[in-house]
Amino acid sequence: MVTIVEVFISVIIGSLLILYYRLKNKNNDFYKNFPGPPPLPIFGNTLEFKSTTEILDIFMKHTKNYGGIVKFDTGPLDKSLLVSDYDFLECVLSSTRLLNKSDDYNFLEPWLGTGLLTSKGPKWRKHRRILTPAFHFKILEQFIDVFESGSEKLVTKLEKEVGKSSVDIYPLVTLCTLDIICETAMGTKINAQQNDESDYVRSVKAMCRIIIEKSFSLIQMCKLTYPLSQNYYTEKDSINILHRHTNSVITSRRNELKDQSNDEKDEDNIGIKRKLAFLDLLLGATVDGRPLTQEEIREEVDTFMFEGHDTTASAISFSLFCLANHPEVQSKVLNEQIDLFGENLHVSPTHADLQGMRYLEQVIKEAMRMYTTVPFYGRKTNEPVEYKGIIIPKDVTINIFAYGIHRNPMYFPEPEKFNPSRFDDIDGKKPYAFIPFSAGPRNCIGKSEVCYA
Ligand code: HEM
Repeated sequence: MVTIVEVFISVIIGSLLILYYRLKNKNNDFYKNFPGPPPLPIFGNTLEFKSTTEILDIFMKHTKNYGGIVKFDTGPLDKSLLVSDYDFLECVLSSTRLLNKSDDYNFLEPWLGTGLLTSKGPKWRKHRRILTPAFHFKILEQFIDVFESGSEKLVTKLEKEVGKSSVDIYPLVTLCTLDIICETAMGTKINAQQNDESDYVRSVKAMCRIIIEKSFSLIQMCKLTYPLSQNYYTEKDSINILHRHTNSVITSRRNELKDQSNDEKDEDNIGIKRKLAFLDLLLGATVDGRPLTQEEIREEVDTFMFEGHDTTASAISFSLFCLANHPEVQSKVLNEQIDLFGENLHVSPTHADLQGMRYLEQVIKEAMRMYTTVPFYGRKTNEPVEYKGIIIPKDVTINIFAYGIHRNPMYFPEPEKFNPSRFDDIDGKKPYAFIPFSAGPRNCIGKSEVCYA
């Protein structure tokens, strides 16, 4: 005789199986258009991704085997696409309807909230409009002395390394970019290059590490099991320190502005015209007819601190690495500087001077092609979109594999060769083949600041 309890349990198990089957097969008609490595039951393809150092090689291997659009099973229920196909990239990146980030960005939210990098919909649109003027070259030019003093300190540190057989420049460059971004974004100095053990600097470093580690650990990914990991507690402490710091900078600048008369607002206490730091722009901005809240401002400042320092440090470090390994390129870069400034290289470059550094620009582009700072980034569809007669349904995760297309010989012949002059021929011809800053409406807002750094 079957009891009520047995019926109840059977109904629950049956419903769970139906739910599992539905979720597992969600969007299957779409995904079956694309090849991919065979998945294991339950784990899918996840067991392949054990460490951050192997991921690009694994992605490249599958791109070579399966082509520019590869399907992955990213867990028991989820699938995603890894895309380095030019036409598909153009479709996704140029679209004004495919603007939402993938779920991987949720890891950033405890620190960055929904700042520009992670926000969606109307909030993203409105904030992007407010923040864009901060990157006008006239604003950036005001900060040339900040870029200069930061890099002079870096050069002094590097001079101490001369004569050694090798030096890891990345940590040194990171402290330099942290100093620069802090002063340009918040208008305050943290002197990271003099003191890399301050609570703020330590917490930024810890968060950058934890964000990467979290995306590769099943225990840390899951909210229930995350407290079993030491990173959970380090993250909590670090975020407290970071939020407290940003909030106190915002509050004291807000009070300073309140105390100043209108005439004084543009001048600092020694009468020099004060630069309009990014924070000042946020404090003066309105959205829907109201000023931004403290939390909205903090989210944007923290987003710029995160997005602005690590990416730039990596691009600068790889550019220096390439220069160090190609002395002939190094002398061409130096000659270009001498042509512009003569033998006296201790001059402050203007925006117009930067336009004249054509070869240096090609060197940086080539370094960013070969060692793409943000090698992949994710989107998730929130409505159906058509691509070559196929409907991409809602809730599809698309990983844009910038590193993959940068190493595709169809667009970059002999892709393993460092050849800055290749940009003589290819610049602007295929805009979605060179995408270190992404492309389209959701591209990097800080792209122009990087030219100054
Ligand atoms: C070499 C340096 C840099 C590289 C390679 C880089 C790369 C990128 C990429 C690939 C994206 C798109 C990410 C995505 O779709 O999820 C992005 C977005 C963004 N970047 Fe950068 N970035 C750099 C420097 C900067 C700087 C200096 C800032 C700020 C000062 C900045 C602020 C941002 C912000 C706020 C976004 C989000 C834009 C939006 O979604 O509307 N980046 N960056």
